[in-house]
Amino acid sequence: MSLALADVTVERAGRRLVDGVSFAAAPGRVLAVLGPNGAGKTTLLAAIAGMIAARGSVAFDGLSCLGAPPRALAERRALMAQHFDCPFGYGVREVVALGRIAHAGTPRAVNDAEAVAAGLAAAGIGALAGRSVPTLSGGERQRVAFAKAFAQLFDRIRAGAPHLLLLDEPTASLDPEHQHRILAQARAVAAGGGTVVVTLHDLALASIYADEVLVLERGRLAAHGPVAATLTPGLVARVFKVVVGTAGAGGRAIIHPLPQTEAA
Ligand SMILES: Nc1ncnc2c1ncn2[C@@H]1O[C@H](COP(=O)(O)OP(=O)(O)OP(=O)(O)O)[C@@H](O)[C@H]1O
Repeated sequence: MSLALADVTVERAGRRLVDGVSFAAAPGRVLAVLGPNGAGKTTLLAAIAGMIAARGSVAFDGLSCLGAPPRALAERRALMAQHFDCPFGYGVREVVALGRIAHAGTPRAVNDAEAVAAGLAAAGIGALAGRSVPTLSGGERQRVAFAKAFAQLFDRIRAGAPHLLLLDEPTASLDPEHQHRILAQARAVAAGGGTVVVTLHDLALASIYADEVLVLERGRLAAHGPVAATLTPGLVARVFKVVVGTAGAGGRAIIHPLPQTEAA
């Protein structure tokens, strides 16, 4: 079951933050949403998640996500937000368990402990499980947020049932090892039948881990398609104002920065 957006538009204070965006994303694939600061990536993800008011339509797994009951949404899609604030002294395990709230009172609640353990393992934070979240570093907190999203979708991930994982700049605070770990986990979720949409600024990571890219420019869809065919040096220079090269590795065309003065 695909994720399908038709003419999704978000307006705030008379400005179109997302402007008529339409696309489909298939299960088993990772879609990277790219774009300069302020292009509308976070707003688009929040609209897909059904968390903000938007026009148009967003459909996933037979559900119309705009205005759907929160519990129905939470069963099948999880959003890892860009910023994860935890002002109170909650423990890591407790915060990851918050991902299970949508399953309370359902037969799935029997999976809660296993789901939390799986989330902690996926994010590589088992050793932090007993820590208080406000004492964690920024990157450690970001991994807690990934674990919570993973625990939320655990039942469907395990069953191979349709699930949508939305990750908003999940690697922004992570060291290189954990950037790759989290994006490898995202690929594993997709390989298990999930649909993964991830916003990224790092074009190299996008070219390594995404199957497709969608480029936003001032709220509009500037390009969408397979990574190598879409993320060309010309497109990158026009939209991102940087000069990049590509190098083949592992059967993929990896985007890498070039010295800007030399290449200009
Ligand atoms: N509630 C709001 N009211 C008015 N403008 C908003 C609101 N939320 C976001 N914006 C504006 O909408 C635009 C898109 O914001 P958004 O956070 O979606 O961008 P982004 O592509 O995720 O950016 P970044 O890469 O910097 O995280 C920005 O210009 C932002 O200032």
